[in-house]
Amino acid sequence: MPPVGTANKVTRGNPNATSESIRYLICAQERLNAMVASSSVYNRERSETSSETHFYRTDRQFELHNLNLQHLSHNNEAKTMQYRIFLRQMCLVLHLLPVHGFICPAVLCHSRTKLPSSCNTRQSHALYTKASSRTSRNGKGFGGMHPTSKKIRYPEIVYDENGNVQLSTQSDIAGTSALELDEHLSDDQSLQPQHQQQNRVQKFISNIPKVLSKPPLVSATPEWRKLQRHAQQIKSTHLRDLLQDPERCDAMWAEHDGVYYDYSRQQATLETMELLFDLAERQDLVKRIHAMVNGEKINFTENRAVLHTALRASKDDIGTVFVDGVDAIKEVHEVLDQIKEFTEAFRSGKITGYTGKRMRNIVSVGIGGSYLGPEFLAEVLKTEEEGINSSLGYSLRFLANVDPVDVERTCADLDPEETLIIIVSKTFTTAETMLNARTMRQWLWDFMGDDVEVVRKHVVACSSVSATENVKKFGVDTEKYFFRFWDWVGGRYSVCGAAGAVPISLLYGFDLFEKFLEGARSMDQHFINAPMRENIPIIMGLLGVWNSSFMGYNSRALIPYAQALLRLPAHIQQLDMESNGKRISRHGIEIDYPVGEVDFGEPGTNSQHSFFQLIHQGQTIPVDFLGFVQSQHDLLMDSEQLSSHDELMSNFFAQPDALANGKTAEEVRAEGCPEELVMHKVFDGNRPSSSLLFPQLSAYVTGQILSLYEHRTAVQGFIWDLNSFDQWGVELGKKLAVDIKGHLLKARYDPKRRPIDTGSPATSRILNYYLKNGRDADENGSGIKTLTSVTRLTHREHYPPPIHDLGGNVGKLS
Ligand SMILES: O=P(O)(O)OC[C@H]1O[C@](O)(CO)[C@@H](O)[C@@H]1O
Repeated sequence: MPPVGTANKVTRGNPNATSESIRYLICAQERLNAMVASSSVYNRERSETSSETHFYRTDRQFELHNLNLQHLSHNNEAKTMQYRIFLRQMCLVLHLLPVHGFICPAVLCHSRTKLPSSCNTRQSHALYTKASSRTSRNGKGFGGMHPTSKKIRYPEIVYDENGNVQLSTQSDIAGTSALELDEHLSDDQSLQPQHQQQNRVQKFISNIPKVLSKPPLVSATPEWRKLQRHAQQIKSTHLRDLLQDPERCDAMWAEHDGVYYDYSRQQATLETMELLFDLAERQDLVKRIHAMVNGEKINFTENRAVLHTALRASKDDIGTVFVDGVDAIKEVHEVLDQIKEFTEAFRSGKITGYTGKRMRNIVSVGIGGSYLGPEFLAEVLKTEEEGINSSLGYSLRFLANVDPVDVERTCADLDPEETLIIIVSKTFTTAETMLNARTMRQWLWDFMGDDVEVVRKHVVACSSVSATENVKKFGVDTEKYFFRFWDWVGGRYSVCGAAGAVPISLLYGFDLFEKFLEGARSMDQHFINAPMRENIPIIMGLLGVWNSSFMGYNSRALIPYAQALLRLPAHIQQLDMESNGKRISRHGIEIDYPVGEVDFGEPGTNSQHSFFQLIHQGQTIPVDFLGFVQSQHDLLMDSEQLSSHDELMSNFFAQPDALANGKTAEEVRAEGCPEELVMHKVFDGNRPSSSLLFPQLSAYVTGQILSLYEHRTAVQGFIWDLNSFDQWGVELGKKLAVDIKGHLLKARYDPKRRPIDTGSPATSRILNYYLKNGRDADENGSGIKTLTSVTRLTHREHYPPPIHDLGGNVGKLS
């Protein structure tokens, strides 16, 4: 029940309106919006001068004017009638529009007359007015209070964070939900349907699926529209000129804990930023961030919380975040303690392999998020001072691809007796990972026999609690060799959990992994607490939205000037593209604005000699440049004046300016370029980028970088109204692969060798081609070679000769 004051307001403010009617209207409006959004025939246009929305057919033969909730008036009888007319006309239009092409809404309300298809706007308007005045109770029709009249105070429909309808603060029934209105007005007899037609409307409305009771798309908000108009202005401004404005450049940077972010080379002004912050307010960004970090189930399609921030929360925060009554941070620290203990036992030799040998090789088997994050981190630490020392004597490899060649490349020269296999799979069902896991188990068995203890001593699992039974069935010792994570950690967000903690700690020691967590925590705190205008991930996310949805750039590059970050772009690619590569809003409506960039990248300067040609003179692709004040290993040779790191960083500083300023024809001519080459050497410039400068690439800074990009993705998803935390898009391909496997299995063992028929001629043809050529190439004709051992050669045969002379054929694989 609403507070008494609210109830009074409701009845006083809107004595003749029904809550049901309001709901009808809301449903109707949404239905229309959805229809327009999903149709190429109908179009919607918001008037620049008034708050009207016009719906019209693109062939211009028919227009529906004024179908806007803002025309709902609420304080006299005539206006209520106007409201009812709108209600009815909308319902009927909605009902009939898909069936009949050209209907005048007002006429339909009352006479159900169809307009001839040739009816123009003026005629339809005339009919509309006539019909409206015929039905007005006081006989005056709309008279002086035409729906667009400025004198009328219109309530506005707004939505709370759960998507429930509220009426805006500007209205007399502010803060009252449709449900509350129902409670207060349901016994008002004057509000009951008065004639048959209304009954019909009511019936129709009650059949509108619930899914239609959803807020409109963010693209329909005034904040979005303003940004769209603003983008037109910005497109006619050159970055070269924007960069001349000292006030602007002095304002467009932010700093946190040694991380310096310069976004002055974005095609944006201070006004752009304010408009983006307005959009963030409209989308309740801060509220949504808090909902995420506090464990609300914002991944609603899977009914899960999204708590990767809990993976790096401090012990002091135990007792602050609960999921289904379970203390999430406490659980996290239990697992971290378990990993720490296991790591110490492994690295001290307390834990040995089946044959009693010390284990020094680690093979991490996993794919997607269970591989890319840990691999990127392992690469960074390889050249980190502490990492170099702590990993001495150990090796870590990743096996991700189900391609058997990846198996061969991973373990051919390893000694199984000294190797620990980590199976990283949240679900423990991913086809590629499970086949690779079975393959590695076979590899262990091949060398040590298939005693159950072989698996218990050489295989550990990092998986979700719900997969415990499958882990056990695989043969893993679930008491000691199982490190769990939770369904509130998405695979691509799992590097801070066991997925990253186990392989990284075993190779580099737990302490170094902890530093990585600390760095991520520092950036999390900044993200959660810093005001929007100083908040680096928020600004990065908003600029991502700006570039993608308003400036029309649908790709972006990530260029770390640090070779140790060579696998960062691949990780961010999965993180972002799997998160925001969507087309349905969180309210279940198809979106009508561009979202989700194509992310790619390579370290600088390698990338400069690869795809930078396209970035400079081809398409416009916003770039993030990552640089470091100090190198992990600088080099200054006697013969050189500048260190190698300075050489590298000169490129880091030069590229953003080259992209922004470009080079004019005059400048090219001034250099004495032959006229016929001038145009080839012109650079348009006006290409946006941001620069992030960090102290030195360490475990801590890597944590900061990871957190920055995870939160950038979340911010964009929140603004775009996406669920960034599910990944249904990967399911169809998986399912079809299962079907194909079925066909292959049948065909491989079919003695009559009948061709495959999948039902799709193209698929059948290519499959049969594959089979035929595979079979023909194979000596026994079945197309399958039975392999008894996993690798062609044993690790011993692969080892280089004891003397380090690889000349001639010695040590060459046969
Ligand atoms: O950890 P799992 O369950 O094996 O999943 C591996 C990967 O597969 C996906 O589900 C889809 O490719 C990713 O999101 C995930 O990181």
